[in-house]
Amino acid sequence: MTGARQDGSSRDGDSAWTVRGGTESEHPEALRVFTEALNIPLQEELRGEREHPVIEHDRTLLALDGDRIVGTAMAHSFEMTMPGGPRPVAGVTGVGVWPTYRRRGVLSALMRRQLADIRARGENLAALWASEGGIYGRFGYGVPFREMRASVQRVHARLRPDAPRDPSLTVELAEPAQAREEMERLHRQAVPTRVGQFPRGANWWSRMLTDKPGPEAGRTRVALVHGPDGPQGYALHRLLSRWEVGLPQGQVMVRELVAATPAARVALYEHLLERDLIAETVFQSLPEDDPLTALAADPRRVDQHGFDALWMRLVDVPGALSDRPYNLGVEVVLEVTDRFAPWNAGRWRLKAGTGGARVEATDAAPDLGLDVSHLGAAYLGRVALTAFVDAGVATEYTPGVAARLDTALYAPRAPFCGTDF
Ligand SMILES: CC(=O)SCCNC(=O)CCNC(=O)[C@H](O)C(C)(C)COP(=O)(O)OP(=O)(O)OC[C@H]1O[C@@H](n2cnc3c(N)ncnc32)[C@H](O)[C@@H]1OP(=O)(O)O
Repeated sequence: MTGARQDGSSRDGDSAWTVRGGTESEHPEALRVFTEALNIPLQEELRGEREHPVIEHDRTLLALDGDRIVGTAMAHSFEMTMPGGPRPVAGVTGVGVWPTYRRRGVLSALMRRQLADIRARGENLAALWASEGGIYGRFGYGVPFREMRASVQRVHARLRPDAPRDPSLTVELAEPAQAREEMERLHRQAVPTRVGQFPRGANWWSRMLTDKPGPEAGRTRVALVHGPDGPQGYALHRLLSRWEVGLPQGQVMVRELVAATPAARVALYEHLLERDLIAETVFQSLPEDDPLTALAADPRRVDQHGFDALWMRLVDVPGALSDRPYNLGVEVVLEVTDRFAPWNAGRWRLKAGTGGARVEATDAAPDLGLDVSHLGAAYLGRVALTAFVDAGVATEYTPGVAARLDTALYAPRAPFCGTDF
């Protein structure tokens, strides 16, 4: 158990680590610990934070050994599209433990404290991008969807003849600064259309559009689709030039593609796939059900690799489960285990229907026993609880109950985040 003290610090169970909130003046040292843990350059991070600050200092947690900072965990206050609409979500970030202190419970102490703080702020959900897949399951996070890296070789870069094409659309190239206002507008419009996205503030945009120094990093540019009523989509991308034995082997690296209509999307795809001197177009991150495959003349030639993007966690199980829509009526008693947020552990009766949901504590016999990380995975409606039952890590006491809950939670459109934080 975590014992809170009067100064706001806490000590984690039997461990020696004190965890307390950080201050702005401690931030450079916290960043030094974090960047050393991540093996990334401190100066670049400091410069980014100075020029386009996104850190909320009142959400920084420090783990201490005496006076020394040995671990960090931070969080952003996002308004993220969730099933049911925009919801407050803690965007966990900045997690690092000084390399000589690893595997001694520092992160465990930080996670316990952070979850309690998130709950105290009234946020039912937390999300993060994980540096490694083996870290966060034990802390109650699950993988609710995957994003796709898709690449298409130039020689196979053809869309179907019946792909929607609109001759009134034109594609123009622009510098990011010129196109920024239009990109911000189009992105704001796109945010509600897919679960997992959040509107970017000005500093998030500035960070995203700042080119990192590096020998191969081509300049970021924008392809903008113009229609009679103004821009209808954009693709943020870079061009990497390469030649091998006299043959052009360039790559188009697409960071983000946003289109307001199917025809605008097709115009962007065709522009990106058909650039001269290019051997390959790489879409670095697309939704799992992105239309690219449906539009490709030969879908097998779209080489796709899925990766886990956002991990989700129910910080408050009754709060989160009662604050989302359901496709059909379902009544189920869940027996939840949660090592790091003990207020979630126990039995919860979920009574949900198309008109709303209620969740209350109960002593009734459970229908389904599972870990809170399974609920995090299933919450966005794309990962089936049935799969965890099949795997033998969740227990179905009432036959068929997992499938019924899966149907109630199902979302037809794949979530997407697209903004790594
Ligand atoms: C949202 C983000 O910011 S993602 C960035 C995460 N940070 C990094 O990847 C930076 C490099 N790594 C680190 O700083 C540290 O190794 C951390 C933060 C991943 C782990 O910190 P530690 O203090 O070592 O974790 P802690 O000692 O509390 O470990 C708790 C448990 O997790 C396990 N664990 C910790 N890290 C990992 C890992 N990378 N892979 C698999 N298991 C892990 C431990 O073995 C331990 O298991 P146990 O409960 O069975 O004993």
